[in-house]
Amino acid sequence: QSQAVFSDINEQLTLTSYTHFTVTSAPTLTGNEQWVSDASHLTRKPDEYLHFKVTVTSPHSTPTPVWLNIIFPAIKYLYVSDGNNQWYTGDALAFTTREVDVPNYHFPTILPAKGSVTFYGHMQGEILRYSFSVATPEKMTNNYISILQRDMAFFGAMTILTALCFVVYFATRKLAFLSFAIFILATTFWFFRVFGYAFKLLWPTLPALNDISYAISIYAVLLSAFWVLFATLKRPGRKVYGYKPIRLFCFALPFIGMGVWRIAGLDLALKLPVILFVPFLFISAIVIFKEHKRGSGTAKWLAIAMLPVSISTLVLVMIALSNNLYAFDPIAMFMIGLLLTCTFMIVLTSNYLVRVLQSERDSEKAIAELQSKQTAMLEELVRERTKELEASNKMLTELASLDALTNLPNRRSIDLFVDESFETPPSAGNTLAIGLIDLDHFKSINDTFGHDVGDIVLRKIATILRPLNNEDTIAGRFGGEEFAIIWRNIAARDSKASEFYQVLAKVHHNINTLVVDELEGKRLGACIGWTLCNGPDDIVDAFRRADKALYKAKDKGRNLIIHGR
Ligand SMILES: Nc1nc2c(ncn2[C@@H]2O[C@H](COP(=O)(O)OP(=O)(O)OP(=O)(O)O)[C@@H](O)[C@H]2O)c(=O)[nH]1
Repeated sequence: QSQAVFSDINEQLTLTSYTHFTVTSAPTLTGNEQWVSDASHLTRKPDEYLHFKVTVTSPHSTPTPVWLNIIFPAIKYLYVSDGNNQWYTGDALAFTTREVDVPNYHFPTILPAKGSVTFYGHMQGEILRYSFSVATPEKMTNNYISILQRDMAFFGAMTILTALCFVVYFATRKLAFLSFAIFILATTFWFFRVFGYAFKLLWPTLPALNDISYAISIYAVLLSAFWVLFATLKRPGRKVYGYKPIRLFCFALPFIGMGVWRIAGLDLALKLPVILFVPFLFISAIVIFKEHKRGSGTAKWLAIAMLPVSISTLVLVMIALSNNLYAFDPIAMFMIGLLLTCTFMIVLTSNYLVRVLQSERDSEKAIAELQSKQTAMLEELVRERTKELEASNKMLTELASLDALTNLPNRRSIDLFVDESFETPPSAGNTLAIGLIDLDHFKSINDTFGHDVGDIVLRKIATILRPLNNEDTIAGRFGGEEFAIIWRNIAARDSKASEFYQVLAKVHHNINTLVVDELEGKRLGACIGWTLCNGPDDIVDAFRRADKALYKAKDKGRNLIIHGR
């Protein structure tokens, strides 16, 4: 293979295809090793050493400062040399003792003018996925600025999602939203090792703080992921499938972690939740499937929400297990998966909220409808009752205003009629005509034919008088065998007086000619006294005049009409 030539200083030159590898059981080389250019064909146990060497040539006429970059997922020990300097680093070294301490390793050197540098070294670890490149420090710094910006965006998005979940939790008090918030928060803290870096800055001599905070966040991720699963699928009055054993496992997990730490070391204890994340996805799939079969409405939503993080986790595992998936940036993959999952959780949340709000609104509407129905019913009832009351009032008024025997207006009605006639100031000349009728010898009818026949006679008289009643005329029973006919709104003129007299004469004639079978041919006579009233002040006097005229008629031999003047 041709040598790696670092010609473009603005590019990051990938060295993987120019690098040669060999595996040994000791860190030192004997010189008899077989070097190969594709490390994926080498079989290596985790405690064996992977040696590498690569030569980079500079075509430039001045010396070029560069970094050799080695990207790793889990390198336990790493030794690098450029011939002049040598560096020891790796995960197994406490970060305070690492000679190069950045997440991705960089080894600074200077390519001589038109010359070359050979990098060599070895590494040891469980999973080795590595890529070698050279670039100027400026180029690498710019790369890191881009990564930092991406991370900041991711961090911001996760923070907003966390806050949103907290807000929704406080608004609805549904534990599912609190579980989302805790899951997103734990994931963010784990992903960015927020506490770890803070502790490293604040207490550089206490590296254990970094491990503890990392341990808490990674265990919180797995535990809160289980919590999300069960809180989301929880339905009132029934247990989610697998709830009891999984809850037991969740309680036991921190203790299992501590046990692993004591027995197998911190490394495995910190990796345990990450390793368990794949079984978690399978368990979740089973639980969601079972709950969906049991009729859970949220199961399919949760499945959709979990899909991105599941896919990205699986891809991450594949990347970790294989050295060939260079096309994928594992961190970006995971970020996208996590973001999509958290976003779907919010969609799930909104969907849920909308349904809650809708059902609340529906029940409010139903209540309002019921209320308005009840109000309508009440109103109808009130209307009916009012009608009945009005009818009975009318009946009562009629009863109060009619004479029970003859059904003619009674004395009270006559008095009211007279009073009303003068309530509104009458126009000049308007007045009343009053006629009083008294049957002759009525006592003797009672005495001769009986009280019942007397009643019949009174009712017969009523048939003569009743048709006279109208807006301006009242013809009623004044008392006993006495009746009254009163006109109102008449002009006190002779023509009216004679008209009134004509009416009285007609009534008188009708009484005289009235046939009552029970009287056995006996004819009825009546005295009528009448007068015109001269306005409101004259009422009492006018009645007295009519009465006087009536008695005058009695005196003069009865069955007469006399005008009282
Ligand atoms: N059947 C009946 N009789 C009544 C009623 N109201 C009053 N009377 C009677 O009417 C009679 C009136 O008698 P009086 O006042 O002496 O009058 P009269 O017999 O017609 O004599 P004059 O008027 O002088 O002709 C009394 O006997 C009463 O009992 C009634 O509602 N029904």
